[in-house]
Amino acid sequence: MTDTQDVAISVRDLKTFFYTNNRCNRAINGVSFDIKKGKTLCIVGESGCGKSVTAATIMQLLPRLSRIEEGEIIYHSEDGDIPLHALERNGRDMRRIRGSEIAMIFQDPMTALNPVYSVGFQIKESLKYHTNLGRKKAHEKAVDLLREMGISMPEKRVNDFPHRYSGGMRQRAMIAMAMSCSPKVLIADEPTTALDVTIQAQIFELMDKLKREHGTGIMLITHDMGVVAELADDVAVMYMGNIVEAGTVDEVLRNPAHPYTRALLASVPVLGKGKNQDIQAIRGSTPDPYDRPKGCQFAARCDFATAQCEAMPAETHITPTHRVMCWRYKELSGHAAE
Ligand SMILES: Nc1ncnc2c1ncn2[C@@H]1O[C@H](COP(=O)(O)OP(=O)(O)OP(=O)(O)O)[C@@H](O)[C@H]1O
Repeated sequence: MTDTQDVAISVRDLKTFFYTNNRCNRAINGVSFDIKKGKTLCIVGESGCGKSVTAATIMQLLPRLSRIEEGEIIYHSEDGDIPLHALERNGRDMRRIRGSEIAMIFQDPMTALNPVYSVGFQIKESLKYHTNLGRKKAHEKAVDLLREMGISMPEKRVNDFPHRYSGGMRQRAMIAMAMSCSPKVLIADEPTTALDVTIQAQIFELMDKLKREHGTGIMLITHDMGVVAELADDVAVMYMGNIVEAGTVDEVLRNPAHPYTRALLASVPVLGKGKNQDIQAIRGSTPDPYDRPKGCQFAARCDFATAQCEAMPAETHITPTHRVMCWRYKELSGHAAE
């Protein structure tokens, strides 16, 4: 994998399970990846594959009835490595890191914005908590942040309550709040799904700017391969709690090795691939997470499954950066393993 000095967060063999009615859902079943400084890692996959739980695990925002079962999440901070998996969910260390070092934005901005306080008040509170700026400086910084996020008349808008903002503006305000303490890592969970295409493009442009100008490491969760093509440096494809394929965006989009990645790519139009694309839905549906098949989780939906797929495929490196979990990837895609 990458040299740790380029890595903001490294996740290794992470397992997060849910327990309900004495049954266990292995929601994250042993995943490893790096969020690199100044790069965007896109986590992609269908609904229920574990994208949000991965984000919640890193942020220690897991719901009740779930817990980190195994593995490591190491935050490579300026002051040394911090094992996030070992911190108390709501302990002082985790609360300090959350927001000031690692920030998160959500699909619904109202998850992060409080309707009873002005947007400016909330940004200033975050600044007061995480920095030692005085009141006047915090106010100026809040206005600057809103301006940087493309909100017009920020001197006036800073005093407005969230309900006075449009959907796109709320999303920007949430990013402004997330960025208020110059976090080293931004975790974005489908931040533009509810927005129209123009606003979506503007938000992505903002995120790209953060990456370029502030060196922020971004983990962007999406189910949209078009977004991946546009924004990702690296891609991890998830299916039923595993990363079934990962690599640079070129490796994964140009040379997909896993039948699931290929099916995902065939199921959506991809930017830059022209108008006459053959769009095909992925057949079947994901298995019951509480009653999983043995072996490859995708086998029942895969056109290429054989008896061998009844055993869990090992992870194979095709290149130092491109890896896949499929018994048949070589014969299917003409890839040669290292
Ligand atoms: N609060 C919860 N209680 C019980 N199970 C949950 C909870 N949240 C997630 N899960 C389970 O964890 C697994 C992973 O879900 P997760 O929300 O991470 O998927 P996702 O890829 O983010 O999907 P989506 O795109 O729909 O948000 C699923 O099997 C889901 O049912």
